Amino acid sequence: MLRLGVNIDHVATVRNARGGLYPDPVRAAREALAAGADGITAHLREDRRHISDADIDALAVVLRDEDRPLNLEMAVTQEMLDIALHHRPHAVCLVPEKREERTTEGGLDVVGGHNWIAPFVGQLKAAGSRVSLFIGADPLQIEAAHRTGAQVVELHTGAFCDAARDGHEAEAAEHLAALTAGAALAADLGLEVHAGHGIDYETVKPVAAIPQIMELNIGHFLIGEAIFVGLGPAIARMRALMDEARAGEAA
Ligand SMILES: CC(=O)[C@@H](O)[C@H](O)COP(=O)(O)O
Ligand SMILES: NCC(=O)COP(=O)(O)O
Repeated sequence: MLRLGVNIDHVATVRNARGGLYPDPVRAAREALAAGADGITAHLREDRRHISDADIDALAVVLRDEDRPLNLEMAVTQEMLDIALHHRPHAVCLVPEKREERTTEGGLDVVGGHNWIAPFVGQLKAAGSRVSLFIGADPLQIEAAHRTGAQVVELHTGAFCDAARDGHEAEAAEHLAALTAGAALAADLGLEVHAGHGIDYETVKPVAAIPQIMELNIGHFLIGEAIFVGLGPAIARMRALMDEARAGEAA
C-alpha cells in the first residue's frame, strides 16, 4: 500500500499573506485526512515563512487525538530538535534549509554531515519518532543515511518533476532512473523509502510506480489545485492516480 502524506505548508503561506487566522492549516489537515490522506506533513521552517510554532502545537494535539501520523519536516538545528523532542511526532524528516531559497533545492549532505546528523537521528529515535532523511537519489548519500541509523529516506523528486514539466524528456528519464535505482538500493539496505517534492498529476504516476516507495509527500500542487476543485477532490484524484500506477505495476 502506497501511503499519501499531504503537506499543508502552503495553506499557511496563504494565511500569512494577510495575517490572521484563515485559511487554517489544521482545518486543511482534517479535510485532507477525511479525503483519503494517510498522514499530514508540515515543514516548520527556521524563518517561519509558512507553518508556525502554534500550527505545530495544534497539529500535534489534533493528530494525536485522531491517531493519525504527523510528519514534521525540520532543519538539523538544536532549536528544531528541542521542538521535535517536545512534541514527539510520529515521524521527523530532516531536511536542508537555506534562507534565500524559495523551496527546498536539494537533499541533505549526509556524506559530509554524518557526524553532525547522526546524533540528531539518535535523539529523535530515542524519543519515539521515526526518522527520515530528505536526500537526493545518490548511492553515497543513501549509504550514509543508512549509517546514521535513520529508518527512512525520502528521495527528492524535484529535479525529475521540473524536467518532466519542462518537456526535457531525456533529463527526466535520467532523474527517474536515478530515483528507481536509489529506491532499490535503499530498500536493500533495509530503509523504508519515501519520495516527494514538486509532484503533480502528471508526474505522480512514474514515481508511484517505483515498487519500493512506501509513501509520497505532496503539498504545493494539491493546495494550488484546491483553489479550483476543492482540497478533497484534489486529494482524491491524486490518490486515484497513485493507485492506478501501483495497479499497473502489479499487472
Ligand atoms: C522538504 C520538502 O521538499 C518540502 O516538503 C518542503 O516543505 C519544501 O519547503 P516549502 O514547503 O517551504 O517549499
Ligand atoms: N517532502 C515533500 C513534501 O512534503 C511536499 O513537497 P511539495 O509537494 O510541496 O513540493
